Amino acid sequence: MPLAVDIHEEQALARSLDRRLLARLLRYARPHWLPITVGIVLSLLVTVADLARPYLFKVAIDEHLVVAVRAAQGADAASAATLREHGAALWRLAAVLLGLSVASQALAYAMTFVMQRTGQSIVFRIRSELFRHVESRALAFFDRHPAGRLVTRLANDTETLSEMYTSVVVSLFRDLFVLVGVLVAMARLDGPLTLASLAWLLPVGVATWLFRTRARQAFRRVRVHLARVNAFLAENLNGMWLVKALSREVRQMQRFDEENGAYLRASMGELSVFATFRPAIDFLGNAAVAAVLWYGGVRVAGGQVEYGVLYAFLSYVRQMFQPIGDLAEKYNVLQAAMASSERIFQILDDRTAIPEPARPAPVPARARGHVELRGVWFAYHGQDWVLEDVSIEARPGETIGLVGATGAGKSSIVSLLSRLYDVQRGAVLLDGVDVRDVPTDWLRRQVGVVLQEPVLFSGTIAYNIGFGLRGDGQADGAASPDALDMERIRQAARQVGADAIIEALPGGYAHAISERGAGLSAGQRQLIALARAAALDPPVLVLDEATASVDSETEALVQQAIRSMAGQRTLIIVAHRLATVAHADRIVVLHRGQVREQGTHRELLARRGLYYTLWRLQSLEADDQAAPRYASRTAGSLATSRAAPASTMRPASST
Ligand SMILES: Nc1ncnc2c1ncn2[C@@H]1O[C@H](COP(=O)(O)OP(=O)(O)OP(=O)(O)O)[C@@H](O)[C@H]1O
Repeated sequence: MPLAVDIHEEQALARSLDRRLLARLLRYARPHWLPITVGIVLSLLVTVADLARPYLFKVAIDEHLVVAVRAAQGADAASAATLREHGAALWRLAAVLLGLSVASQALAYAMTFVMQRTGQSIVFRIRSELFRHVESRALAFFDRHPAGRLVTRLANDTETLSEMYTSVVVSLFRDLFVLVGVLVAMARLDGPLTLASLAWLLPVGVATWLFRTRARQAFRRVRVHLARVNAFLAENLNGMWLVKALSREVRQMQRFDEENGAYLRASMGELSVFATFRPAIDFLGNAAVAAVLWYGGVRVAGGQVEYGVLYAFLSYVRQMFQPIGDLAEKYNVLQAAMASSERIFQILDDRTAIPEPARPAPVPARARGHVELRGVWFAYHGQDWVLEDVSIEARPGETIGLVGATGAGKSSIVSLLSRLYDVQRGAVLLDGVDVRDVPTDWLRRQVGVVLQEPVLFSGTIAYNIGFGLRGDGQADGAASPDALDMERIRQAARQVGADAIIEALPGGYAHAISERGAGLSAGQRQLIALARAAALDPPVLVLDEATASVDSETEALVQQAIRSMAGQRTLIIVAHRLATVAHADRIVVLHRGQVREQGTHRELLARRGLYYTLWRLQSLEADDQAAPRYASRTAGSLATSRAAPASTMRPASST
C-alpha cells in the first residue's frame, strides 16, 4: 500500500460534516420510514413523560404541599379535612409519577430497539450493496482499489456508519424534542425565568463553535497519523522479508516509533479538546442552575412565582443541558461517519465495469476454441500502450507458446482473452465472434486460466477443485460437492496427476486448506489449480507461468498434466522458460508489446533472431547451473537483442 496515496486520501477525506453526504446517507433510511416514524413517535412520548415529571412536582408543591403545610399549622376540623384531602392527592400524584417513570422506561426501551434495528438494517443494506458492487466491477477497478483498502471499507467503515445510525440518529430526535419541550414548558410557567435560563445558551453556543473548529482539526490530524501508521505497518509486514534481508529492523523500528509517537500526540490533542468540552458545558449548566436559583428565589420572595415553579425550572435547566453535554461524543461519531461514508461512496461511485452486450450474439453450449487477437491495441491508462497492433491466432486444439521478457505484455494478453479488460483498438475473437458481443459469463466458462500464483480459498481440496462446478454454490459455501461433482473432481485430479498427492494428504480430498493455500507447497497448489481447470474442461485453457514456481520434480508432473490436456482443447502457454513451450504448435515471441517472431521451435531457431538468442542464453545457463532460469538476465539479453538486425524485428502480422 503506497504510503503517500493513503495519507493523501485521508487528508482529502477527513473533512467535517457535509450536508451532501448526510443527505445521501439519509436516502438509505427512506425505505425504513415506517419503523423510523414509530421510533420518532415513541421518542416524543418518552420526552413528554420526562417533561411531565417536573411539572407534576410543581403541582404537588404548589397545589398540595404548600396548602397542606398551611393546613397542618391550623388546629380546626376544616384544617384536618384539608390535610387529609391533600395527603390523598399527594398519594395519587406519587402513583402517577411512578407510573410515568415505568412508562417512560418501557417506551425508551421500545424506541431504542426500533431505532437500533433500523440502523442495523440500513448498514446491512449498505454492506451488501458495497460487496455486490465490488464483485461486479471490472479488474481495472481492483487496480485502483487494493484489497486491503476494500476490506477496510466493507468492515470498518460500515461499522462506523452503523454507530452513527444507532447512537446519533436514535438520540437526535429525542434531544430535539427535549430542547423544544423544555422551552415550551418553561415559557408556559414563567417568562422572566425562561429568559434567565436561555441567556446561558449564548456562552454554550460560543463553546460549541470553538469545540467544533478545534475538534475538526484534531480529528483530521488523528486520521492522517492513523493512516500513516497503518500504511507503514502494511508496507513493513508485506516487505518483512526485505527488512530482514537488509538488516533494517532497528531503523524501521525507529521510524515506526516516530510515526506511532506522532499518532499518540495527535490522539492526545483530540482527547484534550474532548476532555475540555464536557466540563465546560457542565460548568455552564451548573452556573445556569445557580442563576435560576438566585433569580427564582428573588421572584419567589417577591411573590411573583410559586415555590413549585422554581423547582420545575431547576429540573428543566438540567434537562436542557443534558443533550448539549452529549454533543461532543455525537459530533465525534458523526465526523467519523462522514469520513467513512465519503470513502464508501467513492467506491460505490466507481462504476468501472465490463459492459454486457446489449444484444448478445447466439452462442453454442461449448465453443470450438478458435482464439484470435486481431490488430489489438491495449493500454491500462490512456495512451500508455502495453500492446501495439498484436495479432495472434490459435486454431481449435492448437498449443500456442507465448514468450517474452518481463513486461512484454504476456499476462495482459491472458487478461484480454477472458475479457477482464477491453481492448482499445482491434478485437479479441472466440470462434470468430468479438468477445464484446458474447455474454461474459459464457466467455469465462470457455476460457480457463491457471496463474503462476494459483488462487485457493479456505475449504477442502475437493471444494477448491470443484469451485466452478454446480455443487460449489451450496449455501454455506462449505466443502461438500455432491456425488456427481465429486466424481468429476476425482477424474480431473487423476487427469493432471494430482490424485496420488492429494490422497497422501491427511483426509485426502477432504483435507482442509487454510486461506490462500498456506500449508501446501507451491507445486501442490499448482496441481490443484490445474485440476480445477481440468474439472471445468474449458475449450480454451491458458496457463500463465504455471510452472514458474515449482521444483523440477513437480514441474515434470505439471508438464505431464499440461500434455494430458493438450490436443483436446486450445492451449495457450505463457512461459519465461523456453523449454516449457518448445513442443508448442506455434511460439509467439513478444517484445515491448509487439509480436516480434512467430513459428515453431525449429523455425524460430533457424531464423537466428530474438528467440534464438534467448534459447542460447538459457541453454548456457542450463549448462552453468543446476536450476536454469533466465529471468534475471533477460533484461540484458533483450537490450542486446534490440540491436539485432531489422529482419528479426518484423511485426507478427508479417511473419
Ligand atoms: N494492472 C495494471 N495496471 C497498469 N499497468 C499494468 C498493469 N498490469 C501490467 N501493467 C503494465 O503492462 C505492461 C505489461 O505487463 P504484463 O504483466 O502483461 O507483462 P508480462 O509479459 O506478463 O510480464 P511478466 O513476465 O513479468 O509477467 C508492463 O509495463 C506493466 O507494468
